[in-house]
Amino acid sequence: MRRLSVAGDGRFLFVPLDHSVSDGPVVSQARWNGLLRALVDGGADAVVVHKGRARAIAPDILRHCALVVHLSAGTVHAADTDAKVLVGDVEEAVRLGADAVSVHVNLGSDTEHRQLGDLGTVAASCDLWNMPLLAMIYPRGPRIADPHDPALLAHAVNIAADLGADLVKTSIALPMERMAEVVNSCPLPILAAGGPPDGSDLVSHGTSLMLAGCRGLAVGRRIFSSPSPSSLVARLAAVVHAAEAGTAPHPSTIATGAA
Ligand SMILES: O=C(CO)COP(=O)(O)O
Ligand SMILES: N[C@@H](CC=O)C(=O)O
Repeated sequence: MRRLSVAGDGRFLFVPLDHSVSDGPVVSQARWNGLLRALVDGGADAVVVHKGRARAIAPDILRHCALVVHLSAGTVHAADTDAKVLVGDVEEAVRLGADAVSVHVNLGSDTEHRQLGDLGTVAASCDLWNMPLLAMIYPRGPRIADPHDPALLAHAVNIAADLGADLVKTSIALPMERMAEVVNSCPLPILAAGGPPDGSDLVSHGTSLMLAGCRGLAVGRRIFSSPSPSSLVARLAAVVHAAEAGTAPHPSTIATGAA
């Protein structure tokens, strides 16, 4: 867990690059290691990739940034785009030198039962190997009316805690101040996924989430499609890690409206 927060403050700026499985290539092969270097230079704590892609990362890059190997897959072309299957295991991640693994669960999807089973199975394996486990868990599926409902998000993140994850990445609550309720419901550090739904300023979005008590951010597209990923990562890293320095109020002051 210590290796997942390069700054050592228990706060996390992760850059998921698993979109190459779900949506298609993140950047051209020629730009791949340049992108990774930009993320490291900017101060990303970890990147999230699938097992084969991990082998395409120049080894020197991983001396400065943690590697999270994503074990779930599903694509936008599937009959059920909310379905995820396991495509790797913890032993493979250990052989790749991973610092953590991640598993995706869509709460409310038609295949929720299998995804929960996969999370439980991977958690048991993580326990055997002392491998940190990140659960990416979202209310997403035909029975989910509002994926930003704070009560649903609190349910989702607590499933991650109950099934043995060490960290949880989930969608934001709306209105965003209500993310504090999600944070306060759960014993695990919460990383808020993605950028602002309305495309507004990513750095102020990240600041609000850290003020609401999130322990980190997991931002993919907005970073890897930026003309300057390194400087954007640096600005986000400042927001994430400044919170430790005491510049952000304690989440309870947000929840009560004080300060
Ligand atoms: O967590 C994510 C993917 O795993 C979020 O990615 P985006 O920032 O691209 O929405
Ligand atoms: N983990 C994501 C992929 C990237 O956005 C998902 O499957 O939803």
